[in-house]
Amino acid sequence: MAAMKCLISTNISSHSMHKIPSFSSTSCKLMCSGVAPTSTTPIRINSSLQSTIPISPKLKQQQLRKVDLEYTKTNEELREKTRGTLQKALDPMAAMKLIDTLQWLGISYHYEEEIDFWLGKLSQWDADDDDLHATALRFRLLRQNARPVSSDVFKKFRVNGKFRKSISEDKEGLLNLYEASCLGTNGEDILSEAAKFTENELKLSSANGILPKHISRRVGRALELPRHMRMERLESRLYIDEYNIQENHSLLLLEQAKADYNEVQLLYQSELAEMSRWWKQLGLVEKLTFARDRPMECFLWTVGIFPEPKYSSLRVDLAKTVAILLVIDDIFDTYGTINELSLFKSAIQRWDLNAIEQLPQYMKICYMALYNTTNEIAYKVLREQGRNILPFLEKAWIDAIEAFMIEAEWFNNGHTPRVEDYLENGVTTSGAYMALVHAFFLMGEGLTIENVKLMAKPYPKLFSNSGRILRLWDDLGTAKEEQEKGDNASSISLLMKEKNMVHEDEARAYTMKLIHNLWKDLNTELLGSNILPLPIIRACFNMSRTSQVIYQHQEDSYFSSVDKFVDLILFKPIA
Ligand SMILES: CC(C)=CCC/C(C)=C/COP(=O)(O)OP(=O)(O)O
Repeated sequence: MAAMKCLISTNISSHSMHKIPSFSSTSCKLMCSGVAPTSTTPIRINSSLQSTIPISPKLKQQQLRKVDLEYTKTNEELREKTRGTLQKALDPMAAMKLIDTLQWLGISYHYEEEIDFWLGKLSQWDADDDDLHATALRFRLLRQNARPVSSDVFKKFRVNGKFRKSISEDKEGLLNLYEASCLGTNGEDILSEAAKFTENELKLSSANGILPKHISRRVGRALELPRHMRMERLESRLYIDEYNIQENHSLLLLEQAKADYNEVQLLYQSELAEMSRWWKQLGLVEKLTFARDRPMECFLWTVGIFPEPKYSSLRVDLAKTVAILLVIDDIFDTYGTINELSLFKSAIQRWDLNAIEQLPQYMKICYMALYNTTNEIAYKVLREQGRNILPFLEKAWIDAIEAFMIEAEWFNNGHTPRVEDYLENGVTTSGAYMALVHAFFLMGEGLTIENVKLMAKPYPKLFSNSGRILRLWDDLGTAKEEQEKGDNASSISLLMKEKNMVHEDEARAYTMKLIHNLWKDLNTELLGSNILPLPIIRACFNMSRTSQVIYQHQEDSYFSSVDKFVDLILFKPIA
């Protein structure tokens, strides 16, 4: 959130220039040289989020095509085998286990039809009365795919209103009940109770060393953070390694998952190269030297929100908007004077190039970059879908800039907002609405007259809930850095003031509770929302998951932890 403007004077030369910490930039040599990294070309990146990457597109294409061909042949064969298994007359439990494994391994997107078929069957099927594992797995698979399923299915495991102690003997079942309980909605008390019960029992079993070897790591990770809240792509990366050492793993699935991971990673690399080329050509940060230069971080966001290969061009377009958002955030947080910011806001509200005349030079450049990029995205959608989305994109940006201005005025006037007001506004300044509105149209799936109307203020609850999670994680993750750069306004410091908390830890714990409750709200929307298409609903969940990954870092600094994920997801192939 806005680092602040109390220091701001009214002319550019006296700007308090803050050099925002950036990622060291020793890597990307391969991409810079125009050679596409392949799975046999290990890349060491130390930290490359800052650099822009000029590459030779033609050479890159040739390299990719060659690797693609080799992969595609073997991969397609592997997929066919798995498809065959899914289509065979499996019993429901075997099918559920296979689907679950495919999802963990990050390859379920190849089998959407088959999985859909099974979900339909599972809706009609009842697990045995005493089969906790099957009941919980069925519940989770159905619920996470927005299929109706009642939490009453767990009533059979209770006596006198409490979960039977004896069910904790089934450790796999217990773990599955724990994971299922994380999909609970508001008012589903049985799931809140299940969460407490299973958490206690799993902790006890873990402490007493009585967990079977094959699940003890999974239990540890689940207790750290349930799977429902974890970023898909990163989980797949970690799970493939774990699956590798599991007894009875399927070599077929393992090989397929590895090949698929590496294949998709190559695709990401080519997208990142495209995004970085665009960023360099735009030249925004060369002119605005105070602004963040982190194309890779922007791209990591979009991989988190849209991991599937089919969203390739969406990832690139969305990363562009996030990159521009970061620059505008820096103008508002660290560089612009309050008068300039106000001029900028008015010019954006007009959404007219003639409006830039009265702006200082650095703002003119930023304005035109935003204007042109937005128009290009709108033009692309008009060309491909025949839909004019420019009014929606304009409005989303105007909302964002107005919210930045509100923040700037609060801090310029020494006003301390209420936490609720800060959060409400902070969702907009986080870029959540802006990103989701762009994504909704760029995906172009399941659009109707009714849901298109929702792409303006007040934005859907699903958007604001995931935006709140993003804002809270952002504040948890960057509060320290921002305080160091003179920004004492984040939900953490505001909470401490408003709730008379003495220690920052109290505010952090409180924030974690808020995030937990917001997840319940999100889950509630998953059930209630049939007006929004499932892909955008999934994107909202993924945005919340990605925020956790990007902003949660303990002993590492924010930068080194993001660097680590970039390395794993974008550069390091699985051997
Ligand atoms: C996919 C999306 C929407 C990504 C946007 C990421 C984001 C919150 C950028 C602002 O970072 P920051 O930590 O500098 O923000 P602030 O200054 O607002 O705290």
